Amino acid sequence: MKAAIIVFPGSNCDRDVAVALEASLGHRPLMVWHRDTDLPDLDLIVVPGGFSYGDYLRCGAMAAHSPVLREVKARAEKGTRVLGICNGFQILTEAGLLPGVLMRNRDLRFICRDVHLRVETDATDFTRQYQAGQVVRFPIAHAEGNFFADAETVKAIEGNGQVAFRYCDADGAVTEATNPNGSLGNIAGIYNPGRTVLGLMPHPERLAEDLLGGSDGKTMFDSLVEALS
Ligand SMILES: NC(=O)CC[C@H](N)C(=O)O
Repeated sequence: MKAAIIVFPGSNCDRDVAVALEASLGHRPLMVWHRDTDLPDLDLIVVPGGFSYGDYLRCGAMAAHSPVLREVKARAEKGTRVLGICNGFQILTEAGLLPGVLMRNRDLRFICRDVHLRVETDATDFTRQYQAGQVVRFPIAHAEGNFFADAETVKAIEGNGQVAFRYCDADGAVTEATNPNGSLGNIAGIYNPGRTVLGLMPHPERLAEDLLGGSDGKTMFDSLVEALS
């Protein structure tokens, strides 16, 4: 599997993803600076978390118009798998690669803690080594993770099976009490209709080895390597 990680001024999870991906892949992924538009042949592009261009205007708004994003969009349209984590998810929605928006958290605070997530489907390249309904633990660290979309879009997302993860409790129950940021339907991550693009607010790369306190995130990288190698 040939993988690249996009690096913006202000990205701060790019190296974490590189380490997590390398552990599953066996070699270091390519790091691509935001000005580069000449991408090699790739199976996976990761848009990592952080604060691209200082998150000025709105999280992800400027990165969505960066030179490299034009190329990421073109590759996504051809079917290259794209994974956007946290700020990466915000960038993908701003770029129109995923529906909806990420608004400020319900309580207007930055939230940094572990959450439980329910894996909604295992029929994707990102989740094939999980089981549908499985509860996993990933960290969140964001100020703008409150997923919102108009009623018609939500209906389409739900109807097409585009919900990837929902915030839940340790037993998988999805309630208002398990919703950290006010997201509609407790949505923590979504796919495009073809399930070739995934955006999620929680960070799989931050719990990708037992030394870090958990390895639920590693399964996502293992799934991708298995699917795309
Ligand atoms: N960890 C991140 O990627 C943070 C994303 C964004 N800067 C926010 O605070 O919402």
